[in-house]
Amino acid sequence: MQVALDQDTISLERYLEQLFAELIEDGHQFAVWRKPKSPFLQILVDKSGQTKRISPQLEELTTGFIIHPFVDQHDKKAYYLEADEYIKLDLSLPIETQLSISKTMDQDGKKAKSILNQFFLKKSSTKEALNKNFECSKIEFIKLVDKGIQAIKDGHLNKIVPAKMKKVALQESFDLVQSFKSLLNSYPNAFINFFHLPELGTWIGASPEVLIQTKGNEFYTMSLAGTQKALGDNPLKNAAWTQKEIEEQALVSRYIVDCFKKIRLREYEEIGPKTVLAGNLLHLRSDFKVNMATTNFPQLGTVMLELLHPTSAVCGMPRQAAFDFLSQHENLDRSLFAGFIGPVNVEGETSIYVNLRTAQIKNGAALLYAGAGVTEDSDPEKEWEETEMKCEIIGKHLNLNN
Ligand SMILES: C=C(O[C@H]1C=CC=C(C(=O)O)[C@@H]1O)C(=O)O
Repeated sequence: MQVALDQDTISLERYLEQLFAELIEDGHQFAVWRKPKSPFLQILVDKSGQTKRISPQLEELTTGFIIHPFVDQHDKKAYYLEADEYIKLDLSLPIETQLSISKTMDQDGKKAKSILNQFFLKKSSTKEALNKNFECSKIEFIKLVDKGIQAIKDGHLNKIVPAKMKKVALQESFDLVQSFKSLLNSYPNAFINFFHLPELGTWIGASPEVLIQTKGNEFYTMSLAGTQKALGDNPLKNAAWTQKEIEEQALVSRYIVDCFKKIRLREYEEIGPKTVLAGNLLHLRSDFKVNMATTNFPQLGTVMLELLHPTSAVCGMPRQAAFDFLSQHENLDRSLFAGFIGPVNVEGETSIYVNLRTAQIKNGAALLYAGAGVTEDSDPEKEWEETEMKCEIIGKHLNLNN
């Protein structure tokens, strides 16, 4: 369902601008998200002033929002925002009927806008210089893909997912809330997210990939891989996949099935692969469902989170060899890119997504991240183009200086 933000756009924008400006000024940590196909915008605020790190025993956690980087820290802990405040807005209804908007609300939004602009456009020369080291040129990326293909041919790997970071300056006219709204309207099937933690920074994204989801007794995960541009009037119907892409996705599915085998879980439903739309890209996706009651696996969410991350959709296969390859050859601090994020135990549901199609807003710039699944038959030039298209999914909504 496409959520239209038409008549009541003004008040929603003003509300979000003022809320974000106040929370950032007060140094609070917060996360805002809209799940795929949902009409609800959910906002969770942690006012403790402390950066909390927890062991992801999902079933035991209070309502919150989890954030884990790509790299496992030695203690395997994740960052966690606890819900001191939780707001749920129905985007299909006028905002003023759902909230008592205070009289002190800055009606034209100028003050809030200026607070946000000052915060996001200010530059810090030292940090900027550090980030520059991780920017990746086309030549460097193609060399990395070539190395990956060679490692596959030599039998060390089956699949590898090299990634890059692209840094683009924000324009003076950058408008965070407009960008966020634009993502909401453009990507109804994605997990639209924006989160800010003084210690971890500010991120905005539209993830197409569920890592794990639990609701009642149902556990869900997916294998997502293979990418092509969505073309024509009916892109889902007209898509044709190459052997390379079919294998690439099959490896991700096999990885999930291997995880189930490891814990001796035999009863699961596998549906697919089918072609799905993510922005203007198409992917192949298989869905996996387990009934946690009949299989007697009440902690399946926690167990699978530990086994799945990082999946072969963002790292490669075999997992450890692929991870070691990336540590050695990929000159990139992935930071939170390809980690996982999402609400935990919010209204009885946990929905954790792979942090893809994302950007960090920092020092007057957007750091856009993207990776591409490489197999023996990959064409390095095409893999580069794929990462460019993936960066555009967020980049084109940020009003960037190209
Ligand atoms: C690594 C990314 O996408 C993954 C998810 C879907 C398709 C992918 C691919 O075709 O390479 C990637 O495995 C990314 O968006 O940066």
